[in-house]
Amino acid sequence: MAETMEMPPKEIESEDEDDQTFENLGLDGRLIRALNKKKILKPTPIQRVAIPLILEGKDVVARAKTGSGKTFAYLLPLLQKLFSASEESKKKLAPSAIVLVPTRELSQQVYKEVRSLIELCRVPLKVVQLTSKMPTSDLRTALAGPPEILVSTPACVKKCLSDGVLQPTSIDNSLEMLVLDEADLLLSYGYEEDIKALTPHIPKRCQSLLMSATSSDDVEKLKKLILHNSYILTLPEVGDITDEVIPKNVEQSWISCTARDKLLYILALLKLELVQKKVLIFTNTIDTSFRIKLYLEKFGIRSAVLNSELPQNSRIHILEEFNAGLFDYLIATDDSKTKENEDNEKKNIESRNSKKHPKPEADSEFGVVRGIDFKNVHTVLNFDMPQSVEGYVHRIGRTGRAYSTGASVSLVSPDEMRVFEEIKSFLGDDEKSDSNKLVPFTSLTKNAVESLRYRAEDVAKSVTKIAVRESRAQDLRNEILNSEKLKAHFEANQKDLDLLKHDKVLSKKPPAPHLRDVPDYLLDATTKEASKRVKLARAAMGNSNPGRRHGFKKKFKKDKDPLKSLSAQGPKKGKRDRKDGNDNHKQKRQKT
Ligand SMILES: Nc1ncnc2c1ncn2[C@@H]1O[C@H](COP(=O)(O)OP(=O)(O)OP(=O)(O)O)[C@@H](O)[C@H]1O
Repeated sequence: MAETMEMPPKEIESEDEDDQTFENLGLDGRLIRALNKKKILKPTPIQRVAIPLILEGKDVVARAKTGSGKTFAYLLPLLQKLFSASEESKKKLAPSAIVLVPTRELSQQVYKEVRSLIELCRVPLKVVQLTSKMPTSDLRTALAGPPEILVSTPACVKKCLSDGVLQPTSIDNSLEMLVLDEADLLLSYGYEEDIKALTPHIPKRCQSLLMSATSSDDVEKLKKLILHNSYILTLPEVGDITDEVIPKNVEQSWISCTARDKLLYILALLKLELVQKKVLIFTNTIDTSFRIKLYLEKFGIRSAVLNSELPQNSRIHILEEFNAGLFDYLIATDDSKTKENEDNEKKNIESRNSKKHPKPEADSEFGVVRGIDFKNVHTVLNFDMPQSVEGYVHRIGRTGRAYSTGASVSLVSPDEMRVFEEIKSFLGDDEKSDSNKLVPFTSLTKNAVESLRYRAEDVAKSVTKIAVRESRAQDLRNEILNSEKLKAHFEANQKDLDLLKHDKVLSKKPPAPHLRDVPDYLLDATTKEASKRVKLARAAMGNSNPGRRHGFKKKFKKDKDPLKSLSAQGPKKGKRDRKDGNDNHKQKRQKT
């Protein structure tokens, strides 16, 4: 029977944060040097507590807020243990460590982090990232050796077991560490049966780690399924209950408006520069994201969209570009699956299902929000409110990561009041100044909004359903074509990240000058002042260089520019590529 020991917050608090170093935690010098190269100098609270316990061999259930550094909290001790065991692991027939995550995006993210640490430490460890879309022969090749670390989803591990690529006895003999990252999400992504296929083969000596941002019945269920050892240490974060999940350094605000006025409000927030860049905008449906993109374009604001129907290469590339700072606005469609969303998506797919258009299918393992480490997002904008408190927590957690600050603005229409009230009551109404609170957004006055109304409504009318549908289909076609070429190009040129412009303009006409620039006389004193504050803050953060794009273009070598050879609509290549693209899409819906 597993014994649970809650670590009292006081014990964590009593450590003087500034005195804590990675050296104090007993971390290997190579890892510390690798971290320093990444400019990571002192451990976060969860790392301070989790690393020594994991090094001691304890099973750990770590629950800590989003962006608190949970990935390094388990990766660093995991690698350290494998450093000392690298000779022994050569005799093994299966990986020594398996890291399971709910989505392919996350698996890619964790894999890259492990690889980079291994490279910086110059140790002979091998890590592979597998997806269940890979043919059995490729899985077999990747696992031959075997690698010391496997990063994957539970569905893929089950596939490896059922295809005989991984032998239960080999796992039993080899597995030393099992990590369930984003454990609170694994079951909701439908992996229960996949995990159950693995559990009988996990040896008793295997150290298991469960990392999660929120606590839930699912985490409890997983604890019972996975953990064998006699100590389970649950590590709550310092502070009150809400601080456990939403970082204190995120200012949360909201605006009450009708559903119809949301476009007007988002325009006002972005055009009047009342929110700090980079901005991640969340919608609940893909059509809404295209509607916003087209609408903002008319005012000269470029953005990119990210959603589950895009090919995987494009999604990864969009994330990489956004993280590299190549564009400032990303409109992401949340991966929350409500019946209504699914029905809407189905209808849209059917209506676009003609010979002219490729068949988009949502990728069931796509995860925009959950656990993805978007870099330097300052503002999260909820255009649509999330479906649940949990969704809200994960969305807001894309900003204020590690030691950075962030802000969120939620646009709340009357029919979203129920979930809004739930979120508010979860956050608590207490008046403590440092507690998480959702406060009205005051930088935008009614006058400023009204001054934009006339032109905003005029433009909104021009963004028709047909225009949205066509843009969505066009964008998807382009991404499918580019995705294939990107894949080939990146195989040859691993370092070229900034090749395709995902924030490209979809409408054919450039924005009209009177829409692109807001005349000064339209702004009132409060809004002007708020906008000035945002600009000053941006300048102070060294983030005010509008010429970034040009600098990038100058550096860009023509002969390396795949856009010279990548033509999304090239008439000759189009046919063949479209076929490829469709094939690519036929594979969708299968689990990773
Ligand atoms: N000790 C540290 N100092 C500074 N930055 C850090 C430190 N540890 C991790 N980071 C950075 O903080 C960011 C967030 O880390 P990570 O993705 O591990 O958070 P998380 O707790 O897993 O969040 P989520 O629950 O949203 O997945 C990453 O960019 C990571 O590189």
